[in-house]
Amino acid sequence: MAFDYDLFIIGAGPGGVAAARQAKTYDVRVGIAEREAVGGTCVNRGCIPKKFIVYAADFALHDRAAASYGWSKCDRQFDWSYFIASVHQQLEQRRQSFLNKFQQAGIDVIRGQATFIDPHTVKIDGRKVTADKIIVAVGGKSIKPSKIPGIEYAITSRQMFELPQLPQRLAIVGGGYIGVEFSSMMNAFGVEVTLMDRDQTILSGFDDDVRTAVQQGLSQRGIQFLGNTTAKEIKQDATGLQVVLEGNDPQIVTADTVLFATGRSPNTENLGLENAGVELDEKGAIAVDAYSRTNQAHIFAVGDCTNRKQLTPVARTEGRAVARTIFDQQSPQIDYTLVPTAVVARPEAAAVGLTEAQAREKFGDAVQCYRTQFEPLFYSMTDRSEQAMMKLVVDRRSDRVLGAHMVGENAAEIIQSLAVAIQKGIAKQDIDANLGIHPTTGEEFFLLD
Ligand SMILES: Cc1cc2nc3c(=O)[nH]c(=O)nc-3n(C[C@H](O)[C@H](O)[C@H](O)COP(=O)(O)OP(=O)(O)OC[C@H]3O[C@@H](n4cnc5c(N)ncnc54)[C@H](O)[C@@H]3O)c2cc1C
Ligand SMILES: NC(=O)c1ccc[n+]([C@@H]2O[C@H](COP(=O)([O-])OP(=O)(O)OC[C@H]3O[C@@H](n4cnc5c(N)ncnc54)[C@H](O)[C@@H]3O)[C@@H](O)[C@H]2O)c1
Repeated sequence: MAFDYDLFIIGAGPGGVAAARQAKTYDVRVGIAEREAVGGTCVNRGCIPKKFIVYAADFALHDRAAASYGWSKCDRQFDWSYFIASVHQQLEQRRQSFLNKFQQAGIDVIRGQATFIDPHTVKIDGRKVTADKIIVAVGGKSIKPSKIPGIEYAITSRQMFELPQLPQRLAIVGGGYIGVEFSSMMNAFGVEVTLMDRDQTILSGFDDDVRTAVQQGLSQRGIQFLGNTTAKEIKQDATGLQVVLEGNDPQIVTADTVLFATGRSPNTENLGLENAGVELDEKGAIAVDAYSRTNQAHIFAVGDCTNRKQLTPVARTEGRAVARTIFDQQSPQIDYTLVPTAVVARPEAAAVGLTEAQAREKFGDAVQCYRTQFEPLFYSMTDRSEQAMMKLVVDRRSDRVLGAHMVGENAAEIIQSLAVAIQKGIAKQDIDANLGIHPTTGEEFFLLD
């Protein structure tokens, strides 16, 4: 059968874009459908606008420290509406650049909602295309629990990038990546933040020392954290939104904005997966094998629509790997235990590899941890108390470093480099044998004993 495309991709987020670009290097016919903005969650309502807000918020934090370094105080105001409009202009340039690159590469972009008609046919707003191979890269969306009375008053991270003005009081339900990052950014702008999680501590999945250090750092900045707590109702009255809590400390928190950041779910509805015979897993994500192949041999799924790690580099790597599997007879597999990650909060957290708890489960008493906590040089000159935390998890028998964890300034940049070494199987004695760069925070990883 003659197909319109050798490869058709549904979704132009990081996973879909990476797959399209890689596939094009094999000189095959590639098409991609996108129902919203090219670039997906990451570019339009995730990593990139988030990082711009972090940069904006950092000015406020540095401004506070500047007086200790001899700078006179000045009365500067932050204009959120000017700033967020500039962010959206910047994002528009990025979208345009994506489209230009698609055009230059000869990748067809078809705008609209794509739905499977049969295993080889996809309909995009009335237009039908056929393809030999198909990659589903439809990503995910932030969800709000439907059963909470008044949930319509709450927003998700998507609307945080569209706020017409900053709230005075913000309540955040969910202390994962999104809740922690927004609590930190909004606090820097002077917003009164209450963060809550059904768990006792924020950032589940991270090493306990990271969780504690970030939580302490947020508290020191004035963010109120309520553990073992959730919202059971939201009511509106003349003073604002009343969030009725359930848990350790049942009370009512009054806020102007309520953000739900309790996880994201895959965009698998209205996709006609049943017409293609593609199966979902128990969580509603597309079920795939180690090569991102679905139960249909010619259909693959990558990124946040599968139940793996919801991170841009993961989606990109999966996308590229599938294109190589299809067109290059290479089948690269990804080691999900060694994916570096960061929480872009203040304090920042970053990690790669096993947490202490995961390592102990696997290697028992053979696990040895090296940990330090100290005040970074920058803060010794200021009246703010700030601590950095660094930790290496090591298998004592082989001396192999199993994980690295850090909280503090530039944690993401420092862990990024260490991740390469850990992936290559570096031993603790190799780290000890290396010289640090003085005076930096990162050099402390080379001085752990
Ligand atoms: C607030 C926030 C901050 C984040 N920060 C970071 C970060 O700092 N670092 C990091 O690594 N990750 C971050 N992430 C996660 C990251 O954005 C995602 O892991 C990544 O975007 C997943 O890429 P993807 O290609 O799988 O899906 P997406 O980026 O979601 O792209 C999927 C695309 O498919 C389109 N689509 C869906 N259904 C259809 C259909 N039927 N037809 C046509 N098109 C369709 C969507 O419109 C979308 O454009 C963040 C996420 C959020 C929400
Ligand atoms: N810097 C980054 O790389 C980055 C930033 C943002 C998002 N992301 C990705 O997006 C994903 C989704 O982010 P997220 O923060 O929405 O989810 P998450 O899974 O990181 O955290 C959700 C948090 O909500 C809590 N929770 C769940 N239900 C609750 C309830 N009813 N009441 C109170 N607390 C509740 C959980 O205990 C958890 O701590 C992340 O897992 C991550 O993969 C990455």
